[in-house]
Amino acid sequence: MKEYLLIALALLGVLILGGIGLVVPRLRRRPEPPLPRTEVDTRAEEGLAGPPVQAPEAELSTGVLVEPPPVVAPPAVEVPEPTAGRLVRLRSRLSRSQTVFGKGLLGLLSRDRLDEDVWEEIEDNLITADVGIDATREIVDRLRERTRVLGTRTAAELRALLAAELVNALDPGLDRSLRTAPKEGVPAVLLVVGVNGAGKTTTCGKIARVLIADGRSVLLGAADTFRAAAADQLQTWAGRVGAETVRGPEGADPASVAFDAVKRGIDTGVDTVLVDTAGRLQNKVGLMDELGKVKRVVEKHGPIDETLLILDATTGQNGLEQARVFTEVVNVTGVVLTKLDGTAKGGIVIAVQRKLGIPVKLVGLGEGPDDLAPFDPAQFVDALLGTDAPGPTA
Ligand SMILES: Nc1nc2c(ncn2[C@@H]2O[C@H](COP(=O)(O)OP(=O)(O)OP(=O)(O)O)[C@@H](O)[C@H]2O)c(=O)[nH]1
Repeated sequence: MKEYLLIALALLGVLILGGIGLVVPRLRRRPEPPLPRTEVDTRAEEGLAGPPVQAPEAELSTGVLVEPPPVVAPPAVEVPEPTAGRLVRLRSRLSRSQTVFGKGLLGLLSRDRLDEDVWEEIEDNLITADVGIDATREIVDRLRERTRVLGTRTAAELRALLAAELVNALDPGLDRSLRTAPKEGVPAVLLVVGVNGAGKTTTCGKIARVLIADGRSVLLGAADTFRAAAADQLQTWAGRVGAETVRGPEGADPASVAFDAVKRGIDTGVDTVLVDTAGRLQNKVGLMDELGKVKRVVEKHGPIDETLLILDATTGQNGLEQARVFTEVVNVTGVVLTKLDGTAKGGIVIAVQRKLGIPVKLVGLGEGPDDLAPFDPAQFVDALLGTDAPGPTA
């Protein structure tokens, strides 16, 4: 009986050991559990997910499909084009004005006889190109005098004379730099003003790109609370270059949004805060009140460094009258002339500077994100005349 008991125990021992031997290798082969779902998503969102993982053969054979984590590309941040040389690159956009200046004026000047009729035609051309009456008279008087003194006139000489007079009318000595650098860790503040549709929001977006291309960090304030789409539009521009936007609800007080934007810019330590404003002109008193308040409230943080007036070049002399209202309300330090690609009246640049006494600092030459160029009188005139290769900057 005792022997039977011993044999039974021995058999039991053998069975237990055999069982363990069978189970352990199976446990060792068990694949690692997949990453929890959220972790996979996060890794994918961050662009960290590697190539799709091959499931172990044992699992494939059982028909269980292991889906590779979805690879979601992070939103691409665009790298804007450098600003140097933009006016030269975009010179063909002035082709409509080139017809008037390059072909028209140079053609008239190279006539065999420069009699009274020809000089009148030259005057008409300049006035049609929106140069303005006073500036036209000055340019024509000086050209008449110089061609008389010069006597012989080659095509190259005439081009040089005309170019010199146009550059001179554009006052090349004016300071056209944008004050965008932070001072003692406080961001520079730029206020963007102008009538509806002049291209304010678009230009704000383009300026942000200009600044980012030049190595600055930017925050955009959507103080055009009159039109909700304007804030969306601004946010889209900002998102493309990875800049932050501060906005309020539709109809919010523009001054408070502008104030919050500058405060946020100070807190986050950006270089420049750009504030887009609304430009309703149907009521001059209302506009004055609103813009005046934006200015006062923003200046609680410190002085505004630059106030840019956005002007649509296609509105010509009428636009100039409207623009004057803004110069009465805020201290405009620079003009951005937009849509020069859509007009033959490139002479408006001369009229704007003379009438407002404010330098044109930037020009818009298209709807593309980098179609905004720093203004340079000599390069601009070269582009207008459109024949020779552009010379060095003034
Ligand atoms: N061709 C051309 N179009 C431009 C230029 N700048 C702006 N635009 C266009 O002008 C239109 C109006 O531009 P917005 O930026 O919305 O004008 P806004 O002044 O902000 O208008 P509101 O928000 O209504 O005050 C848009 O279709 C722009 O693409 C430019 O330099 N050339």
